[in-house]
Amino acid sequence: MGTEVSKVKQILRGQMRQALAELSDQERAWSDGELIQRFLDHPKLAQAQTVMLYYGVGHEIRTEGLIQTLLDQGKTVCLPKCLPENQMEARAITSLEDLAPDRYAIPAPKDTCPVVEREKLDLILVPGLCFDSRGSRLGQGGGYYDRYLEDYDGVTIGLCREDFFQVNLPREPLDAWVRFVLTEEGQVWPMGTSAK
Ligand SMILES: Nc1nc2c(c(=O)[nH]1)N(C=O)[C@@H](CNc1ccc(C(=O)N[C@@H](CCC(=O)O)C(=O)O)cc1)CN2
Ligand SMILES: Nc1ncnc2c1ncn2[C@@H]1O[C@H](COP(=O)(O)OP(=O)(O)OP(=O)(O)O)[C@@H](O)[C@H]1O
Repeated sequence: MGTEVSKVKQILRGQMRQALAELSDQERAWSDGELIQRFLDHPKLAQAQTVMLYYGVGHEIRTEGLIQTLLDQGKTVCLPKCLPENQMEARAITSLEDLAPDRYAIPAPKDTCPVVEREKLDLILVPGLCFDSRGSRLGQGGGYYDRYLEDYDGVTIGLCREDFFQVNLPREPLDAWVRFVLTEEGQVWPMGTSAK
């Protein structure tokens, strides 16, 4: 808090939000479709039975269709639920009707949905305003995912609109990495390697 890097991130966050807001509906719809298809085609998703997605709102990638598709495929689909002190947990849903707006107006699992331990999650789709070539991300500024992903051992994937992809985002020591970044054009991280 209050470090130079966190100030730079805050400014960058504002710029990214503004640029994302300026995208036309057509650009957004095209890019959402491509990104979701890349994710659906990803071999790590095929291997995963229990996945944590997020419910995209505002300038984020629309994930409602993706959530339904993975439910229809018989996967165990979890979404994040915010807890006090910027903590988060995963809860499994069986339909989009299991969701209700949380304190940020983001649809989140109702209290009747079962909590799924983090260690049971094969794959986490991580939200972010943008990602960089090393798999670093710029989130919404709550630090929820940084805390949640600390020491997480499974597969993490970020979807990033190509025009927002960064070479080197400013990083703080606690910032979480993702293993794979997918853009509309393909997988840009990890560059041609076969990271787990
Ligand atoms: N779709 C989605 N769900 C998600 C996340 C996400 O990024 N996307 N989260 C990922 O963490 C968690 C919610 N995190 C959030 C963190 C901050 C704000 C927020 O409104 N922030 C303030 C400014 C905060 C700041 O910059 O200091 C704002 O935007 O006005 C909203 C959600 C859990 N669910
Ligand atoms: N593991 C952690 N333990 C304690 N504090 C943390 C941890 N990770 C991040 N923080 C703190 O949380 C605050 C927000 O972090 P940051 O700006 O990286 O959020 P973000 O990754 O953009 O947000 P989000 O994950 O909610 O999308 C910072 O003050 C950071 O120091």
